[in-house]
Amino acid sequence: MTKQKEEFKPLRDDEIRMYVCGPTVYDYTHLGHARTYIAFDVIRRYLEHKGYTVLMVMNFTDIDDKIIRRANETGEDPKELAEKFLKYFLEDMKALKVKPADIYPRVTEHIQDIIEFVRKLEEKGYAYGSSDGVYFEVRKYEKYGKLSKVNLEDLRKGVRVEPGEGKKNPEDFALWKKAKPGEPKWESPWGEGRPGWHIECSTMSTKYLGESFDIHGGGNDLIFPHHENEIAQTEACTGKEWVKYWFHTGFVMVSGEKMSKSLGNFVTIRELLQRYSPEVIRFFVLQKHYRSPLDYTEEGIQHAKNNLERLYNTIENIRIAMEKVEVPFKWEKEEFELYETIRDAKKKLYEAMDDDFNTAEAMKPIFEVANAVNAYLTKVEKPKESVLRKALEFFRIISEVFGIFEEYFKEAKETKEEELIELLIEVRSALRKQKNFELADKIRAQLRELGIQLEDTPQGTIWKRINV
Ligand SMILES: Nc1ncnc2c1ncn2[C@@H]1O[C@H](COP(=O)(O)OP(=O)(O)OP(=O)(O)O)[C@@H](O)[C@H]1O
Ligand SMILES: [Zn+2]
Repeated sequence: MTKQKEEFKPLRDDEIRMYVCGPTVYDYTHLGHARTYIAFDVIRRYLEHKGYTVLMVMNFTDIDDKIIRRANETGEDPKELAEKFLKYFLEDMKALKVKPADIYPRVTEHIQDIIEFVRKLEEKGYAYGSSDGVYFEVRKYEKYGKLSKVNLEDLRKGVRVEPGEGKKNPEDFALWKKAKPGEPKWESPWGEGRPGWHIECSTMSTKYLGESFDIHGGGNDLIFPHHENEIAQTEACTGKEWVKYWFHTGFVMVSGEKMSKSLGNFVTIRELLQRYSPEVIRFFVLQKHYRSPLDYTEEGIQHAKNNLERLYNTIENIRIAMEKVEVPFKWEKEEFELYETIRDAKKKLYEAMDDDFNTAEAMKPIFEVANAVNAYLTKVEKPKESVLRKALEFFRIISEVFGIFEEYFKEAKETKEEELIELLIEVRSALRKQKNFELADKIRAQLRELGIQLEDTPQGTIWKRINV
């Protein structure tokens, strides 16, 4: 909002409430979307790493002009189309290890809340009904333009009222759209129709995060008009400052143009995942600061892959060395050198991330540690466990914040155990199908003795740990 770096002070001491504009679900997720959501994932992970409790909300636009248009093209039902791509989006985010939002409100499940919001705006004199719906009267909200810095006069000159639009002024935008024949629709005081795009975010964010919260974000293209309109609606309605900090991500670019569905120059996450691991995609994205544009090229991703592999090798080398380490009765110059590199790198890492989540800058200390570790292991015949542990701890922080190196840091024992339980559940259900209930029951009883309780539900067998 101020177009400069601000010191981050959350509204409440230990808690951060954030809202990220989610996707319009009418097509597959592409790398551009993924960049934005990975960026917010790392912002969230870092804040959590720093000890904050983060409450994160992300909406799904599951009814919209684009969805209706696509459904008409493919002959699908708009609801089913949105449902399908919503599911794919969640699958893609899971594959990319983006931590799920705490709440994923969907427009179609919040129509009443939206109607209520529009009604309040009408009551306060900011909205008016017309032949084709309800509009927000932009000139009534004096601070319009405070985020995007657009000038109302310029804006007025730049847009025109399209035929059939019932708005009073060219700059006004729709809060409620009356349904055209065959379109999905809901009852409202203004006739059957559906919400405009911007109103959903004002309604659903304030519903779950309150009238004021800390962070709101999305891609750069959302600054205007989407976020500008969201501010106008919300602040007109509540009379309070709505969002404390705005975050906008730079675009993924292809040959100088924004990667986008409409231009057809996109690569889907599904395609990319056939060629690269999720961690390579994350690492590629994080090599740039989230606000900078990111050029998508094959070489760029390949480069990220090679760099990431160098880091995997380093962690692997530490693991191997740890198996034959000496008890550290004393440290030599080499241990102190490595120790100091790690100590300084950790400081640089935090400085970079504290400076507007600069993941690009944070990469440097990571490679400094990797290089120092590799040099140490080549130089020293009997490495000391204590100093290698410091290096591992450093990489564990990176793992937690960047969402990479998962294989090296997940609790190996636990996952093996879980896999074995799943396997026994499968065997048991196969036995039950063959009507071998005696053996199936025996598996269940013996697992129970080990503190694992199985429950057969309509969705299949689930298990939980119990005290025995
Ligand atoms: N090329 C891109 N780089 C970074 N972020 C992007 C890119 N394209 C879309 N986004 C962001 O992804 C989020 C979801 O976008 P949305 O579902 O509205 O897609 P969209 O803007 O319709 O995509 P497209 O431009 O491909 O049609 C938004 O925050 C948007 O700014
Ligand atoms: Zn939004």
